[in-house]
Amino acid sequence: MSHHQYSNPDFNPEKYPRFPVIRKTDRRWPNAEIRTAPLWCSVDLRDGNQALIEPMNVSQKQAMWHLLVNMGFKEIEVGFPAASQPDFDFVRWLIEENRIPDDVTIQVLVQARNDLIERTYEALDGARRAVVHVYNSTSPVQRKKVFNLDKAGIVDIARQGAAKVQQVARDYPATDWTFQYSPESFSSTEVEFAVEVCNAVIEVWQPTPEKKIILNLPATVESAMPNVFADQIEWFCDHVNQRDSVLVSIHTHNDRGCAVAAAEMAILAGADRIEGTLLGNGERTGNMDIVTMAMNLYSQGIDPQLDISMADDIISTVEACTNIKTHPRHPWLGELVYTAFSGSHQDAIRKCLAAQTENEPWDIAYLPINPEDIGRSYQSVIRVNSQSGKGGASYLLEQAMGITLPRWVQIELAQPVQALAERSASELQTDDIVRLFRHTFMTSHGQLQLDSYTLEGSGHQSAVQACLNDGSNLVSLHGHGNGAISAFTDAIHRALGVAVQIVQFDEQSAGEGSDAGAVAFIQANINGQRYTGAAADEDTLSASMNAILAVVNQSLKQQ
Ligand SMILES: CC(=O)SCCNC(=O)CCNC(=O)[C@H](O)C(C)(C)COP(=O)(O)OP(=O)(O)OC[C@H]1O[C@@H](n2cnc3c(N)ncnc32)[C@H](O)[C@@H]1OP(=O)(O)O
Ligand SMILES: CC(C)C(=O)C(=O)O
Ligand SMILES: [Mg+2]
Repeated sequence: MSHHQYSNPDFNPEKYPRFPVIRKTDRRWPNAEIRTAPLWCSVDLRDGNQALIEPMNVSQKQAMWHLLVNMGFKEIEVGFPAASQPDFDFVRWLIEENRIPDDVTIQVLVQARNDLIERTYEALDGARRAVVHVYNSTSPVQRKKVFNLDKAGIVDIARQGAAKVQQVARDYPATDWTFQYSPESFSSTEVEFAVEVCNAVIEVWQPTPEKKIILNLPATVESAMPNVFADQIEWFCDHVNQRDSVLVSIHTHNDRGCAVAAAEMAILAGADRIEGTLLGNGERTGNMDIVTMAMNLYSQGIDPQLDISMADDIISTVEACTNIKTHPRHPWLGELVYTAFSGSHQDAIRKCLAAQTENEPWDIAYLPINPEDIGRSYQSVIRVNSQSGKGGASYLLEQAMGITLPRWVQIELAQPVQALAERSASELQTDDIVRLFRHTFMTSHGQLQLDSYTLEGSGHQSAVQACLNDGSNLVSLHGHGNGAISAFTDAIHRALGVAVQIVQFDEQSAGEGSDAGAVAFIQANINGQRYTGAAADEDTLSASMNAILAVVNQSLKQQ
């Protein structure tokens, strides 16, 4: 028997060479932990915008800006003003209309080209504070095929760009400038060379611990596992000059689906700052998603320094600005990410929620955070279809009616719910379940209901005088027994000839969401058949009597 080495006979292992790893012997980041939020910089209005089919118009940019400010971003890259008039005009609008809060700094991107740098400063004229972000690519493929330059030529572009940025800044002394440099495609660049280029920029800008520069290290195209990126960052931090005068910033893309993981590991490896976008819009597969990383921190008890509580506002604004829908399973914010349809998940969630007390740490199976923290209600947590079990329907019903279903009622409810879900082949809404519960277990109009009653005596000497109403006639009955309930079943037996043998009984005062004072549940045998009934009424005794009448009505209907 012959074995093919590859699953596809055309597979060519030489086509995509493996990414080189760094042979590190002093790796420290795997033992590090994240304990505080990094500095965040949103690049929605630049990297996010440049990747859209239709770049944002003025009002979309303004909506995105307001959202970012409201969420608490302190640094926002607002565009590439030398690239297009809309980008230029948006920066002018921010400055001239005084839209930048005191504690927010705008950032703009520019290539290391003199004319573009001059135009960039024109856009920023009058800003109180700004980050000027200059970049050039440093990877072997870009050196060779795009720039046709050797390493020295690339260092020269960076040095000249940095010098120009510094020189033109002097023409605008009223602004507090911060300089940022990105060796674009850092993660595909030899780390030694990335450090060499950055050291050349440091030499030009002469930062100090008091006046730091930002060195932004992008995974422009994510091409290796996040641990490899972390090694690159740790190596960079260990070897770059004047580390105490540099903020190391990270800018990851999501080509392999690990942009957030890479950014997190880069923080472990010594980085200070993260650039990314809301929900991960950006070139190709997107930029790293700041919302996900912030929620990862939040769910570990670390203040993310960003407000994610208005999740639905974030989603609707991002969608309106990008014309890209949010996947319903998007981490943390997607419409379905706190929803359990399946029975065993619902059962566990319901039990854990019932056991959770207010002041203890959140500990709910399948729910890493309380969805209410981001504005999601219980309806989004448990949804019922044919994959669901008794817990799901019970939970929705309990929330809607403000009651707690005894286990034996849950079991009885499960069967008609399952039948309805299978019949409809779709999701059941809470209203459907409430209607089904009422129809199956409660007395409906025209059936026997308690009109009035008097109870005499107590304990073994109880006697009940009751009047029933079937919608048109009144029926009087009386009976006695060793308690109010047995006196009432005795009265029913005498008047209607129905022998009710109670098997299960539960009464409770109704909670919030119910307009009745009490609810009662009965399971009874009548003529060898088992019936389950429920009723809500002003007090527990009348609720109990009506629950008994519910099973009586069911048996009469069957006759
Ligand atoms: C990874 C990133 O996201 S980087 C940001 C990318 N964003 C954008 O490009 C969006 C906005 N850009 C634009 O609108 C345009 O690129 C402009 C207006 C800025 C410039 O347009 P053009 O002048 O046509 O130049 P273009 O961007 O095509 O670049 C080509 C030239 O610039 C050079 N170049 C490209 N990037 C850089 C850089 N960062 N620094 C210096 N030179 C650069 C190229 O080598 C090429 O040179 P050549 O003409 O001698 O071959
Ligand atoms: C401009 C740089 C930082 C960039 O967007 C990238 O390399 O992805
Ligand atoms: Mg980018």
